[in-house]
Amino acid sequence: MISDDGDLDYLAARLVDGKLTGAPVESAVDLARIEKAVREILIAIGEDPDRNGLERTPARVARAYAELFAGLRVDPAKVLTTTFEADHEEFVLVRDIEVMSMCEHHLLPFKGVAHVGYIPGTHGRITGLSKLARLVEVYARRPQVQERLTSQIADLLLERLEARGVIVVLECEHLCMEMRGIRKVGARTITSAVRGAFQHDGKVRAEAMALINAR
Ligand SMILES: Nc1nc2c(ncn2[C@@H]2O[C@H](COP(=O)(O)OP(=O)(O)OP(=O)(O)O)[C@@H](O)[C@H]2O)c(=O)[nH]1
Ligand SMILES: [Zn+2]
Repeated sequence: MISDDGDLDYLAARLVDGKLTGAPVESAVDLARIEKAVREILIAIGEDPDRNGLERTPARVARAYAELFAGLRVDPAKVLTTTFEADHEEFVLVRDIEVMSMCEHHLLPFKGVAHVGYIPGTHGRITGLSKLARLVEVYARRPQVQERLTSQIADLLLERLEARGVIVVLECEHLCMEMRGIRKVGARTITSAVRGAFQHDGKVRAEAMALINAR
């Protein structure tokens, strides 16, 4: 754990000349090891890793991976440390939060949008709207599958806010289905996680889905 506030920029700022500075050894990304592995991959595909243009690629990829997987070293609960008491007990929804993640099967990106909504509990709390997007970011910057990403966001919100209900919907395109394999460009995967009132009450869920889908 090297960030106190769940801020991923904190990690990026610690990258100096390709090395994570000031981070506890056990939590730092092993940039040298990634570099070595990428060099091996270049050789394995029949490239010359020492040719002009590829020389610095292993180091670049290592830095890119440190950034793409920075969420592994951030405690998502820290994102929700600032909460407020409020007498608002109605639906709160942040729609169209950009999501970019890496599929854990192929280490290729998937990207799209997240819609995150909740109903505060009677004794529950509300949180800053930006924190919902930060939570998406922390869980997305890890090797992921879309289903787990969706439920992790929902579960933490339910627990930390003691919410009456949480609904999370993700709509993403997976490059592993577009660039390779089945090669279906534009296929969108929609996943949802509903908790509490959204799970038990079809009418509440239908109203939320109508707001999520309203354009
Ligand atoms: N459920 C789920 N599957 C995913 C996700 N991202 C990628 N996949 C799928 O993971 C599966 C891995 O299947 P495998 O048969 O082990 O791998 P593969 O031979 O590369 O599969 P193909 O993509 O069908 O060529 C593929 O069907 C991918 O489409 C995700 O977020 N959720
Ligand atoms: Zn994949």
